[in-house]
Amino acid sequence: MPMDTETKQSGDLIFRSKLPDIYIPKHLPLHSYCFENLSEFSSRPCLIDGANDRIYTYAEVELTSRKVAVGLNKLGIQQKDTIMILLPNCPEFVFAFIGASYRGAISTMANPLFTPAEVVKQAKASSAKIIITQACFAGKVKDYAIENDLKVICVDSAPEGCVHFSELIQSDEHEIPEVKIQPDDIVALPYSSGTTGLPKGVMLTHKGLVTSVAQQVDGENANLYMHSDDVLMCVLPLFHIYSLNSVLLCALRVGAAILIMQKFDIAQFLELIPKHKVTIGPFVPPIVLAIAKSPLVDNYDLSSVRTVMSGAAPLGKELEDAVRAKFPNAKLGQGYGMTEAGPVLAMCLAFAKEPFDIKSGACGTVVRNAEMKIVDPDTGRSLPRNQPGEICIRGDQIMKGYLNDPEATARTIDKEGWLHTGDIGFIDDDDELFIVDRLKELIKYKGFQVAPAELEALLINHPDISDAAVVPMIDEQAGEVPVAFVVRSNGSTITEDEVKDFISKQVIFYKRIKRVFFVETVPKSPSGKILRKDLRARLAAGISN
Ligand SMILES: CC(C)(COP(=O)(O)OP(=O)(O)OC[C@H]1O[C@@H](n2cnc3c(N)ncnc32)[C@H](O)[C@@H]1OP(=O)(O)O)[C@@H](O)C(=O)NCCC(=O)NCCSC(=O)/C=C/c1ccc(O)cc1
Repeated sequence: MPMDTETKQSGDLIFRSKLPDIYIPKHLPLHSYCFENLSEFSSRPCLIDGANDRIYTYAEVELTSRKVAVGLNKLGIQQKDTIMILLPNCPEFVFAFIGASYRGAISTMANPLFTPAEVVKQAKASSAKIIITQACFAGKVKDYAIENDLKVICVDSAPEGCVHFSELIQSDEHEIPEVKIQPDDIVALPYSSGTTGLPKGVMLTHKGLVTSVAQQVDGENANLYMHSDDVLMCVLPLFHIYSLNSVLLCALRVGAAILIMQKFDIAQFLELIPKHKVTIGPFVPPIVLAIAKSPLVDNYDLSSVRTVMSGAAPLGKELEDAVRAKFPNAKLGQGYGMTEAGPVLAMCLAFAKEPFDIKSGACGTVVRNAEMKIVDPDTGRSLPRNQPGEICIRGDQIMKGYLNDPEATARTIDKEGWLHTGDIGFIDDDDELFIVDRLKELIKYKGFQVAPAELEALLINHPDISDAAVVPMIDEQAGEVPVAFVVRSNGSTITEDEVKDFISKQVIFYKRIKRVFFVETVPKSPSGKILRKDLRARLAAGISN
């Protein structure tokens, strides 16, 4: 007997999963929850380093993480302090993150390819007390660390002034400080610009992440079924919440092996799949595109893969069909996440232990133990099935709020606890969610966030620029790329290349401006808000000026 997935509550139409609610041990700290069933798989592989085939068992990962907790304590890290993890995917990322959780500390993660200014901004905003990185990135934070008396820990070697990661794990795990962790304590602090403005620290709690992982992999009929014989491809960066949650934490919970790739390289990627018999591939559309297009694919046996999941950006139907043909035994589907939502809002039900039929193009069905509604962005009224509106989610998995920013928090989570995503979508007659548009200003380059406000602030810093607006332009490879509409200052003859260079020097590669269109004015509403829709429409019409 199918569940009633639609209810009316104080006038709101609320949608729920087709899967029944489950018990979620929300009282447990994240590490205790992840390792709750450790004894069942302690000698099984937990991390496989794709670069050198080194395997770390579950027992080793758990022990090393506890040692890291002691090491962090010795370096002066107290409960509720923040550490910054500035690392590509590697085993030490996992030890640091789980170790910090054991210590009752918070991890803020950043892309190691950030420019020094971008790293320092996040380190400062999050009040990070130490930075864990690789020797080649230590220079980015050297001055900041000296000025603020921070320790920099390097996982590979220790340049002058840095501590080697091996020092952290030399400690006796029995010296682990006792901490009382509350469910509402923060454990992860990724940065996201949300629906508007600059990047902000997203406070994800122990309870939130436990809930999110449970919503995916717990229960008799798990929504994203995985088990200890599975091998997950971990190629997406762990410094973003998609990989951190849906790959690392979900795998740890069920005892699956995590195959770590530091960087996406199609040849190496195709080699690793049959070598380690990868069964689950959590990807993003650019990876799906690379698989669909690579002539190398036919040389490899990809039959071990049973689940191919795409998320973080929309996956076109043609691409979905093209890649389906490459994985003879895989179910293909999408998940829908947003950092602030903890992150997973909807997950493909074809991935359930007892799978449901799904339609291509859908990005899943709302996760269990959560509520979803679709609201008219103008009136705020909730909408019935098949009518597009803003997707809102409520449940224990969503963020606690933005760090030190109650206004931005109140703009995103309303008084009734609904998180407003800024995405426009509808729920069909089979409870499947389809995303059709975006209200928020965010640009997504290969699933990486680009905040227009950040680039606009940099642009108007240039003396030859009096105003600027940045919007997404559709791009086959990247999905979207940032482009700028720029108003020159009086008498200025600044060129497109000069504007692009000015920005390139200050930002990571994916925030680089791909085109510049010079305009007389930036269209704005009476209140001064940039009319981004107008600019996007101009681009769509192929009109540059
Ligand atoms: C693997 C991708 C898809 C492709 O990588 P790529 O082929 O290297 O292309 P890139 O454009 O990213 O990088 C290219 C540039 O970066 C350089 N690079 C690159 N990694 C390196 C390196 N490790 N060293 C050194 N140089 C490098 C690279 O050399 C190159 O430099 P250049 O030639 O100068 O442009 C990469 O773009 C990528 O990881 N994207 C995904 C980002 C991501 O995880 N986003 C999630 C955000 S959170 C979210 O939305 C949540 C959703 C969600 C959904 C569902 C759920 O269940 C849960 C959550």
